[in-house]
Amino acid sequence: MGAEVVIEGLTKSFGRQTIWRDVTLTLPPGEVSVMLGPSGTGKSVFLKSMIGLLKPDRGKCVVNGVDIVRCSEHKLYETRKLFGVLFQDGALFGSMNLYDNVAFPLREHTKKSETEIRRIVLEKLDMTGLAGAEKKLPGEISGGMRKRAGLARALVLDPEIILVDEPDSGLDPVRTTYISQLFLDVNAQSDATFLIVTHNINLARTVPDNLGMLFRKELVMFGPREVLLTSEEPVVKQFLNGRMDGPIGMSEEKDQATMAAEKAMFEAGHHAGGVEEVVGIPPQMQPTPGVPTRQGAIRRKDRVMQILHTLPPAAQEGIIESLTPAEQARYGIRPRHTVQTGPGQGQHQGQLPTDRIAQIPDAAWPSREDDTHRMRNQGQGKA
Ligand SMILES: Nc1ncnc2c1ncn2[C@@H]1O[C@H](COP(=O)(O)OP(=O)(O)OP(=O)(O)O)[C@@H](O)[C@H]1O
Repeated sequence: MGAEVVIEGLTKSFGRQTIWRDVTLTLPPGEVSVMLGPSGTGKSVFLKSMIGLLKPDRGKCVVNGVDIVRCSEHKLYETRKLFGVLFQDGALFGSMNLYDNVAFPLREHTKKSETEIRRIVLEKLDMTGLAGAEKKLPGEISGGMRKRAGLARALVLDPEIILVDEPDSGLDPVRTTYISQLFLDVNAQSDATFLIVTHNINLARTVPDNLGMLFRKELVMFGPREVLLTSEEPVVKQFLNGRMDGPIGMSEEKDQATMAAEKAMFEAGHHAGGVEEVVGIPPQMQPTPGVPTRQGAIRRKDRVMQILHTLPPAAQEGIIESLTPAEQARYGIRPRHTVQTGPGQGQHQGQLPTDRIAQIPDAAWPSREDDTHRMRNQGQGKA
């Protein structure tokens, strides 16, 4: 199983410029999380801080009991081996063919024989759809292939945590979906913990188990995907719909006067961009048929059902709707047809009343000592 990453009060500045402050969240082991944020909000800085390439000013980032913000150089070197990182451009060595690029971490960090290295490299190239491309140079292949080669290289040391920086940059929407599928397949095969930073709305809507968003130098929210996808928070709604009307402006945040002027313009009929407002929770992408079931997704279901009562009603409803009848029975969720609803009660047909939406028998749950911490982080991010 992948490692849990616990981040508490993390703050990063460059000189007098604060990039983000007081970021607190937990990446659950083996789950896929996505961090969204407008350009320049410090998503890449966040990834680099997690692996100790940048040093935060305050806070903790704890992996397997090691706080990488404060640990010794030796511990940092050892802990970094738990991470596989896919940088935006694949970060391949231009003069090495794909085989040698992918073999590089094994030759650098292990004492494995060339026979063993060959077995691992060919396995990872095959896993990422690059079998037969070993002899190609990075300059001879497409952007999508370079990203997949970067992923193959990130996988050779069997990382427990995989960090991905803007996998969609330079890729068309179809190739972006293919690489998203690959992430879910790799997650199913390895059970590694994933954090993907992106501003791609499709990816954010359909790939992760958990979603977070950075804006105004803070973590706006972090939690189960259903929380952000049903959020009424203006910045989250605006971002997920890719529209101009909302707090996010051309460079970053709009002032009140700009907001008011733009609001009048949109009310007068100016197109705010984006398609019609997208609402609701689309189904999550699944591993390719034949690939093992995602263990992270199974654990996630239990975890989310345990914190269900802490989540906003719309998110609870989305989670309950995603359960099969057998799962509803297992979690003690009452079937919808027994719910009394009617006009004038502020509910739509079939919606559970707020006070009953999360009636889950406590006895059904194994006790977990660390739940208090998780619930604190995963209800509303910085709650
Ligand atoms: N080494 C550095 N020294 C000083 N400032 C930096 C450094 N690295 C990043 N920054 C600044 O930090 C801010 C956040 O940059 P970052 O690249 O993390 O944003 P991002 O959210 O990943 O943006 P994008 O989506 O456009 O890639 C920017 O203002 C950038 O100029």
